[in-house]
Amino acid sequence: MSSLSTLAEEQSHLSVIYGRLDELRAQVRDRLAEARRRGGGTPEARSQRDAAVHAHADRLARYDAVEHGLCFGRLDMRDGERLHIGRIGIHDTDRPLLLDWRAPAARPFYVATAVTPHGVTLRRHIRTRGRAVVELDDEILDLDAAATAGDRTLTGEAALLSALTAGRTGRMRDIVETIQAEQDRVIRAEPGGVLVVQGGPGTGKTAVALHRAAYLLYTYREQLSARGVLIVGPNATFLRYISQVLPSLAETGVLLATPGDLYPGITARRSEPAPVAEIKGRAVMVEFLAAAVRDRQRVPAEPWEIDVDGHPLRLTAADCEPSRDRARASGLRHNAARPIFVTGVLDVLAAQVADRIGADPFWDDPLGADDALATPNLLDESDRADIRADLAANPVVRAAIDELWPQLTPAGLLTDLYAARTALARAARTGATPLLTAAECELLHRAPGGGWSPADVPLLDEAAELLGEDDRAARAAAARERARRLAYAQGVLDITAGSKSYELEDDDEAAIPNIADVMEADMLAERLAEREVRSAAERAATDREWVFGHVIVDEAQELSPMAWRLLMRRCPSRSMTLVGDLAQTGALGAPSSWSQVLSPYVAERWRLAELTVSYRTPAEIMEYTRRLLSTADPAIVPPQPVRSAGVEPWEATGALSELVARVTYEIDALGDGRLAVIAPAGRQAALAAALPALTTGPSPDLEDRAVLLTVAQAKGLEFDTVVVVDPERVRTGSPRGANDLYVALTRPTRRLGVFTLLPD
Ligand SMILES: Nc1ncnc2c1ncn2[C@@H]1O[C@H](COP(=O)(O)OP(=O)(O)OP(=O)(O)O)[C@@H](O)[C@H]1O
Repeated sequence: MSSLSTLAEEQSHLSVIYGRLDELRAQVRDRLAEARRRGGGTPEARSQRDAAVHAHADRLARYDAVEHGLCFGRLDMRDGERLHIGRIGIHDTDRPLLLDWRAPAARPFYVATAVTPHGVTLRRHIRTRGRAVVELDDEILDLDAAATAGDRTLTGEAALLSALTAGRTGRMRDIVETIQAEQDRVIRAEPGGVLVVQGGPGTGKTAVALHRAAYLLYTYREQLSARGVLIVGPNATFLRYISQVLPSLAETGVLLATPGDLYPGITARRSEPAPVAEIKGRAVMVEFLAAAVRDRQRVPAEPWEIDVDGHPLRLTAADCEPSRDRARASGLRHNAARPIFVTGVLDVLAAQVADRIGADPFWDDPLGADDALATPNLLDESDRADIRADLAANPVVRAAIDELWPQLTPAGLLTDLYAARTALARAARTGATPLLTAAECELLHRAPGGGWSPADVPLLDEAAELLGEDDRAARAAAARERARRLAYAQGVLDITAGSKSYELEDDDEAAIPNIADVMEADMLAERLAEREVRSAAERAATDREWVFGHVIVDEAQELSPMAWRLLMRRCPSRSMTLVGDLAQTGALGAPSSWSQVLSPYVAERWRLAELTVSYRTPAEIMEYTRRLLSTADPAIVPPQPVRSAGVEPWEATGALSELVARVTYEIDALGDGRLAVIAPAGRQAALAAALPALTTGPSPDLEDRAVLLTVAQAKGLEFDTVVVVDPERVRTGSPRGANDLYVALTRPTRRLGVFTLLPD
């Protein structure tokens, strides 16, 4: 219980902080209004104004986002200093009022213990409601405390337990007030290289991944804001579930995407059977697609006769092969190499035309008049060029060339390939051993149309790499834009050089070098580009070749080898954080080790961090899960629970009507919380019909009180109460069914029911 005077003291400091926040907000609001009023004028002025409006609006949104829980902690240091910790840093004119939780000085708040106090004598958790302090929770970190308490593993235990036992809302919350030491180490790890975070269900992997994004953006803002941070999650429902966390930490410049979103212009929502997705995800698809592209670089199997303006021209394999070899040997991608092939074929055809129309029948002086030209053909080089140009424009010739070496788009290539059994079979038979069996090719076969599946996306991306996009228009536009920026930057430098030092009055400013002294025009142009109105995340979402500053992958165990190739292309620096749990994957063909995933890209140069404590699942449910799965898969070792809920899981077997009654009871007992029924795909329709209170569908709204999900949909989510239907069917339903059951059983934060349906 906090004394009234202590509460009052904290309240008065908190009021000062909020007062300052209000001032800052008012200042930004004024600047925003002023920027909006500014006239457009030249394109430069307009773009400057838009950038200013964007920057001010963004800052205002950040201030609004931190209104709740602005300040949540205090550290008293041995040297007498007192630091308040909060969501952002706030300064008064002469002193810091609030320290950003990501600042190095705030770190002891998360890692100090009685044995290793990091100079801290008191750590205080401050609970607020609105702008009022409602409770304080103090930990004294001195040697006496160390002697009596030992080195406790949990920091801020009361605040932590209160966060963990609060009802769920269908949206993930940030954990900034109660980050634990093992989590803090991951959040603040260096950004370079690949960091793998392995941990069982509920160990906070997702929370840590999101807080790490916020930490990296804060600490390395210069490097990261221009290139952006990408966070990849398994599906749209999951992204919605986590979507509030970064905004609540005042970070907005992050692109959240599923693997199916990573090919701009395509929304991959087509569903397809797991075995089909598994084939598409195999590494062998790289060769398969390369073979499919080569298969589109043809020569006539039989000599072709092409009718050009009533005259026949012949095209044989021998005519075309040298051009094809030359085009392939150029090392250019399919579309870029096409002109080499086209030129070669046109030369062959032009020679035939020239032979016909330019041949001089008397060139060798058959009549002995000694007046022959002594050249067999009357046409010169320019005549031949005209013939080539005519042929190039001739629709019949163009159609023939298109047949042999077509200009291809990734979508066109894949559509044609899936649609033609013969093309699938030819691509599969490349090399000594077939890449796919006939049955696997049959699984890939499908008619054109119907949209793309998430597993198609890495294949489209691979195809784009093989084909080379025709990006001439985009490159020309980019060059024009750069020239514009350069001219503008030069103008800025001329003006600043002209005004050099005249306006500088106070000494501090005089010490700042003039912009023209430190920056060339092209550097400044780059800077201006970075401050484009659209954020890096927004621009990245529309650019397939965008390279991110850092990539974070959640549920990383689910990604296929082809998806990894795509992601690695988006992050050549390999500055990545991958979080996941190999024991939770239900994907066919999933990796058995992180080494297997990463060795093609970074060999053994990656770091592993492990999270060992489960914050979500109470001890009773963890113990039940351990018992149920110990024989099914002894490799599954659930993490250590941090608390018990005092409620044992229930088990029942019965008819559908009994299940309905039990689920209805659980919904009634929920209070403010959320419930999920997790059932095998084959049971979904019957359960949806029998339980209309459950929200169903491919992407159900998790803010609804009760939802019906498959295991795949439930991955990464959590609910106060979970009822798992037909556990045995889940376990035996797929080769990795034990993993699926593990996922399902570890979703609840309070109550678990396990129900086996009897046949009707
Ligand atoms: N330090 C913490 N303070 C408060 N809550 C925490 C903390 N760490 C984790 N949690 C909570 O525990 C729950 C599980 O976290 P999270 O979803 O990140 O786990 P996970 O390891 O990603 O789980 P899964 O593997 O099942 O997807 C969340 O509600 C999260 O907010």
